[in-house]
Amino acid sequence: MVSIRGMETRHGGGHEQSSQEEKIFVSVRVRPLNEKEKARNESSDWECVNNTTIICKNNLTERSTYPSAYTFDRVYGSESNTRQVYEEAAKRVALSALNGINSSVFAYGQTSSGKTYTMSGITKYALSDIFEHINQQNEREFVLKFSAMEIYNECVRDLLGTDRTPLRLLDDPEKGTVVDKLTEVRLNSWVHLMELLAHCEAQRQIGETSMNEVSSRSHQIIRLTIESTPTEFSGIENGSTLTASVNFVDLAGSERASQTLSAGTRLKEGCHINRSLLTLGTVIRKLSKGRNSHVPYRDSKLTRILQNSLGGNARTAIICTLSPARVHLEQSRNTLLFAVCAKEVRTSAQVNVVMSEKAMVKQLKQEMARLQNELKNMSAANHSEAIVKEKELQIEKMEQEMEALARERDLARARLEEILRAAGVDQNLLPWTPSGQLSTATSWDMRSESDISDIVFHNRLRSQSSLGKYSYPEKDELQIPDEDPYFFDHISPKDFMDQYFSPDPIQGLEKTAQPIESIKKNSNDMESPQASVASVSYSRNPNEAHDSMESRKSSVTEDVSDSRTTGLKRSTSCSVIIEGDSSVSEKNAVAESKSDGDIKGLCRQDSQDSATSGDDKEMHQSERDMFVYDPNRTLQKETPKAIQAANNKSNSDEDWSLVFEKQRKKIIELWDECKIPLLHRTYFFLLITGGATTTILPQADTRSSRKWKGNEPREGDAGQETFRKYSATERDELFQKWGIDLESRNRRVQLSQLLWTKTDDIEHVKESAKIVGKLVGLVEPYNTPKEMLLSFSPKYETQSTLSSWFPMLGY
Ligand SMILES: Nc1ncnc2c1ncn2[C@@H]1O[C@H](COP(=O)(O)OP(=O)(O)OP(=O)(O)O)[C@@H](O)[C@H]1O
Repeated sequence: MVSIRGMETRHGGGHEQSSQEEKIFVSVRVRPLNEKEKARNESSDWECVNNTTIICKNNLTERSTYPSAYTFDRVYGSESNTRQVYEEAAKRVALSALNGINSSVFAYGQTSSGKTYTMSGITKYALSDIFEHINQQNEREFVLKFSAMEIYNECVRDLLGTDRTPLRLLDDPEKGTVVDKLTEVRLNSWVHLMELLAHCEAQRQIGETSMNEVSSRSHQIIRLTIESTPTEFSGIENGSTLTASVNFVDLAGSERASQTLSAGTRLKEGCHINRSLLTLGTVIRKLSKGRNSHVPYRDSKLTRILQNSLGGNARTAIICTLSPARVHLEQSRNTLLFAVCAKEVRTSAQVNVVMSEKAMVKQLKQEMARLQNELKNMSAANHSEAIVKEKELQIEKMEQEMEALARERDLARARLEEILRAAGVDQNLLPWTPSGQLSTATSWDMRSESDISDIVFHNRLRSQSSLGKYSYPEKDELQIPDEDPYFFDHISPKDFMDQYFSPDPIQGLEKTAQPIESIKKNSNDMESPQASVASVSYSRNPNEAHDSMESRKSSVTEDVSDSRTTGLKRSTSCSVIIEGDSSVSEKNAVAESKSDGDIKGLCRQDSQDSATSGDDKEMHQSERDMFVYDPNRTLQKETPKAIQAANNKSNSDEDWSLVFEKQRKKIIELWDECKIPLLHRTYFFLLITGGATTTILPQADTRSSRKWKGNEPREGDAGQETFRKYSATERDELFQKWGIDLESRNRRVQLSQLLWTKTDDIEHVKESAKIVGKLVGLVEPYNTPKEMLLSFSPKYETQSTLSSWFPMLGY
């Protein structure tokens, strides 16, 4: 990470954010008395004494213990109009999305207090302002996408789709909770937008209660996503894109069955509404006290979906609506109590910029030039040595950043070459010199500017229709949804691999480093089965294999804590080990033990190590449990027979192709069963070429074992080593900063284990999925591996033309 003019920038991912903590903007609006209330001679209990303070007149006469005055960012009496409420209490927040900041405006209050009345006006005013802004902007190009959903009786429904089946909520490591298969429509005009809004209005669940003839029986979320690119960079590779969504949330109102006189369906709806609002209230209350305690976002669909708007990466405005009549006094006080807590909640408004690699390199270069200039001026002005040194360090950092980009580019190229090789495409068609002939220099300065344009192969997939004779499919042809994060610029191949294939990029590797360290210390000839490690290196030159970038580590550890109580045990890891032929220059390492006694010895040493390590002492128990090693289990006992048999044969090149075919069939069956996405399959097969020396079976590999015993650090160790320098607290802080909570750390490690162990047998995978579900205590436990894997990778169910390139992927 480097800091560029106060912004945090992640290279390679091309995703830039600058964040600022701020409080939720809270306002209160009191509606006028309605005809019925007037007929009953009700009077209003509330008065706005200025534009920020509202008082309860009743308190003064009653000598109530409740507060009589409440102060908020803005308060509006019955004479106010929605335009004014929008201008002062919602506009700034709603229009933030134009600047790349996610935002939410929502209305909260009891039934019939005026939420829909207020929100429908605000939504239209905001959308109109957004359109007007876009029309006036010539310097940027905009893409608008519209979606709408409702939560009715705790089911999420698509208001634009034709299918009324409930939608699932999924956890996306980048975006947080996402609604699976929610229709997103690209807007083409204002009229189009109005049509969609009218459609949503017609679709929404509305029912008559004694308090409101048109009572909303669901929570409604209307979402507009705005992407904008500077006009000069509208070509895909050069630019940076601002992207953010604005949510307009019209909540259903809390209600008393006695007041609404509801029964049957209405009563059931009311129960769901009240329950989810109760959770929303709890979430707000907990957040108002700081983020240290557990916040039960997952207790309702509403709070899961709104998680980002409540204390997350968004700018938020809440308008609390009150019914003025005395009969509603208690409900109004509750609403104000909610508003008081909401006032204390902080969110971090972030600018979301997705940058292409080329744009990042350009920006880094400009920044370096600026710094170098500053440095020159400083030297001339005889500035202190310390300041000059600091500038020099900054420049050095920039250089490292650019080199890292160059390395990622090379890695991406290596992968693309692999894809082409697997597809039997002529390597000479590549726009760069194929592997083995590249210059070893990686600095951008040594390369021409045009060289930068082909950094990331997924950029190519999106933007280039042909390379020589070979046709790349356009994105549409690939049927990859627009929001697909894996094909966006902001995720680099390395990040992708780390996130979706290996254990948690840091935590997982770090934990698995323990046995490796023990092995280094304790054994010259053997390695522990719990430390099965597959490592693949890419290199331009076969001789450079050991020095080239490490692309992946995977470790399969054993026996999760729950197995003690459930009686379930993970079977021995099936080490997925890849020994590429030398021209492919993939190297691997297999860890395998020789005897039980040795395993126990290593295990003891392991636990001694962790007992003496300060960091490990501070490690969360749940994390530690995940890596508990069961000394009673042996590799031989639990390795499936078929694999053992194949293993015995695997030394023979003659049998290999048969074994490989068998294994491949099995894996494909398993993938089908688990609906493993095409992209995962692709990467997997990039690593397993099917060459004579490739094996997916557990076996000792003397050459790669040697790698673990050498003293020289390998490139892949660098991140791990660096990370190990941090204390547990510092690591936790880092994770927090990266938005990776403990649950997702655990889940990612477990998922990767599942992905790797899947090559054993389907029963084992099913068992693992159950254990994983229990282990991470998911609110919606996954009953089958398919369910679990789908929740992690929902977007690749569609068939794509890519599959025709790779028949071996089994699609
Ligand atoms: N500020 C206002 N000025 C005039 N009329 C209003 C105002 N606010 C609400 N109303 C009227 O009050 C009635 C109830 O309003 P609305 O349907 O917006 O309430 P709600 O809070 O959304 O209720 P529910 O939770 O039951 O859906 C409507 O007839 C609406 O027109």
